[in-house]
Amino acid sequence: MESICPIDSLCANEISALLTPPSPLQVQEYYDKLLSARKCSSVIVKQDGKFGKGVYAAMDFKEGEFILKDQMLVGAQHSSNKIDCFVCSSCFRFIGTVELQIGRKLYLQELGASRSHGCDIGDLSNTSEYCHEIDSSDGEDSFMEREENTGECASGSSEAKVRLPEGVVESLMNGHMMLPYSKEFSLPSVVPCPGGCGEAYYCSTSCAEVDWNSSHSLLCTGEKSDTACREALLKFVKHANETNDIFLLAAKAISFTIVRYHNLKASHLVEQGKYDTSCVSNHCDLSVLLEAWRPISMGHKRRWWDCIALPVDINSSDESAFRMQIRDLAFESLQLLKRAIFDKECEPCILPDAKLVIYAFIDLVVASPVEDYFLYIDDLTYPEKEEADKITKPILDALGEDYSICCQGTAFFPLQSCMNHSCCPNAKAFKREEDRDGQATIIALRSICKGEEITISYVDEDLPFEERQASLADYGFRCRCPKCVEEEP
Ligand SMILES: C[S@@+](CC[C@H](N)C(=O)[O-])C[C@H]1O[C@@H](n2cnc3c(N)ncnc32)[C@H](O)[C@@H]1O
Repeated sequence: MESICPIDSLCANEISALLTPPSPLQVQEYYDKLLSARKCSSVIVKQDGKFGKGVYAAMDFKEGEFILKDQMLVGAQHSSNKIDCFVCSSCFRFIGTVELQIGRKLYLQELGASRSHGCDIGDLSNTSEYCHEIDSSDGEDSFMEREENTGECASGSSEAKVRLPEGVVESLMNGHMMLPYSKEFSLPSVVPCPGGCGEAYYCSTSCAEVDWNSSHSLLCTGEKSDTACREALLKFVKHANETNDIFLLAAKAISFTIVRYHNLKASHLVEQGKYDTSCVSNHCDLSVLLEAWRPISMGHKRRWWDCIALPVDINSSDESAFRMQIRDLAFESLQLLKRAIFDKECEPCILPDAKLVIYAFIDLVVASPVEDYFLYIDDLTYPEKEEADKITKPILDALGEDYSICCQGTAFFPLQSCMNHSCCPNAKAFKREEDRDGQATIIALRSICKGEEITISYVDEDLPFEERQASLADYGFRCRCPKCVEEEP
């Protein structure tokens, strides 16, 4: 099948350099530096040759003890989840107030129900650009929609919900209505994107700054951005939302690399005493590009279209056609992105071969304060509960069963993605009461001795042997942990 976006032969060497896995020495240096920069002395990353790299305890841990927090490198909330949860675009903490979370969701729910196009949510937060359109214009689902589309906006489901009296939703959203005991659940104030896009919001100016400097400066569609770029970006986002929102995360990874490249190049020039950058060549400096790409390359596996699990509704005899189709889809997405953020020096990392590797992406989850709020109300005793219920019960009925949806997305966690799987793991990713953002927290499931490998389970380890292996096939490997070796028939 002809590629929509053939690889530019001029960049072939650079692309091949970007796709070459880092050497064991580079991997070791990278993780030693990362752990030291994070002042994390509880673990080390090393490569023992059995399953590649792994994470090892640098001290003893007791059962239930905190091992580490892993800050994501890039992450994105699922498009469909943006309707249910209003979170910081950088750390994924819930923002605003419990009332705003509820009012906004109800508003969008109503809008979804009143429009045959599901979740086109209009101007409220401009998130319509991020939303899957359920009724695509040609009426056909793509493979990717069938495979990945969690899809329907949860809030826009056809389930009949009880409507609130007119004006209540608006009062919740604009802060005129306070719910009983909501002060117990205070959230950070909403900080809009400094570029004025109305799509990204933050929990603090520092989060806004981190996101801007990491990738959003290239992906912002605000008024300050160039009109042509803005239109190209909007087309790219629309395509991603209609096909697969993983492209939005890939765009963040590419933008992260481009921004890093220019920062690294500038600091190298300063080190060399060349303060006047106007006369510096704008040719790609491959060694700098490789350095900029390094953090992403640590999660590099195979190309996305080669390793994505075959959807259940695709016959295995159609597998190659399926892979060609998603590869072409990826090329299409990339062409759109290239128009929006084209950068001559970083061209090799915007080409499809370099972009569409899979980065050991892991689910990102943050619990909803709305759930905590209603649980709190439920736990009140008479007469406080009766009083509170008069106000909260109609709201809960209007929200329906999905009142407690958590923030969901996908992210690349550099340390968690080094943790090997075991069907008898000694640790797990676990959100404690205080873990209110998108960082991953790892907790010991039993006592762990210094030097022992820290393992987590990628699947339900209580399943029978064959079912565990079948689930792990989706991750592209056959488990050889001690439990599986023992149970192997
Ligand atoms: C998320 S990565 C873990 C880090 C990985 N070892 C590395 O070098 O990047 C998962 C990969 O590690 C290997 N792996 C992890 N646990 C394994 C196990 N129990 N049995 C066999 N291979 C395993 C597989 O190749 C799997 O695709």
